[in-house]
Amino acid sequence: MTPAPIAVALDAPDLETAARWAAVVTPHVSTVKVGLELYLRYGPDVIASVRGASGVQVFLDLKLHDIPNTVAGAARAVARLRPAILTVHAAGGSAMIRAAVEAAPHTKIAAVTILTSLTEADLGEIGLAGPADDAVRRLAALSVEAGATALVCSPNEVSAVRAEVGKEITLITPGVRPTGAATQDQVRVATPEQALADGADLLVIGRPITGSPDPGATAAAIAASLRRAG
Ligand SMILES: O=C(O)c1cc(=O)[nH]c(=O)n1[C@@H]1O[C@H](COP(=O)(O)O)[C@@H](O)[C@H]1O
Repeated sequence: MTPAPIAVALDAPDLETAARWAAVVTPHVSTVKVGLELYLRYGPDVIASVRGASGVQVFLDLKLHDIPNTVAGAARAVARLRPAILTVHAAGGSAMIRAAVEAAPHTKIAAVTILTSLTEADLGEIGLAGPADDAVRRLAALSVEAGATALVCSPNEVSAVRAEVGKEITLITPGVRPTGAATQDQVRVATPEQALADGADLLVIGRPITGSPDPGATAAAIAASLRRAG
């Protein structure tokens, strides 16, 4: 069976737990995501540990955000690990995004638009007053113009972003919660079925899978539900 278009966020406090989650979910999902918690604790070795024998696609979510020269150096430093996807913050601007794209030519650079944990009030506080949709579409357009081939946005904006950037760009949506699951610190959320129906290519799902009593079975159940919906 083809693995579901899900990136399981391996936000674990230790490498053993992350490698165990990766091993049990990889028959069911296309991708595992390594984020700041794991990478800052264990560094590059973490990639091989979670990739394991399955060779599952690894998404390295470092959300780089600095001046272009520094981001280029950081992207070059991790490009040798051959992650399938690497994140940068779109708010770093065009030159920064372009620097990442040029420094890691074999990795898909995904620009994070507006974090899924932010409300409209939060956006006002950081000087981006207005609907999240507007800021997300603006950042999506500039990121693609700068060479990003993937974008991260919430499922609530994914159809507007798809209309803005066309079908060649990979749209990645965190903020995904199966019906009835706790939203925790996520604000702009939707179900996996809705996110996919609205045009997402890859759903990032962490705690609803990794916090469940049986992460392998939960990943399999969500994957099956997506197949039924599709
Ligand atoms: O870039 C990301 O992956 C990301 C962007 C964003 O706007 N929101 C967001 O939640 N994420 C990541 O997606 C994952 C979501 O995890 P859960 O909330 O546990 O499903 C975390 O690893 C976040 O770091």
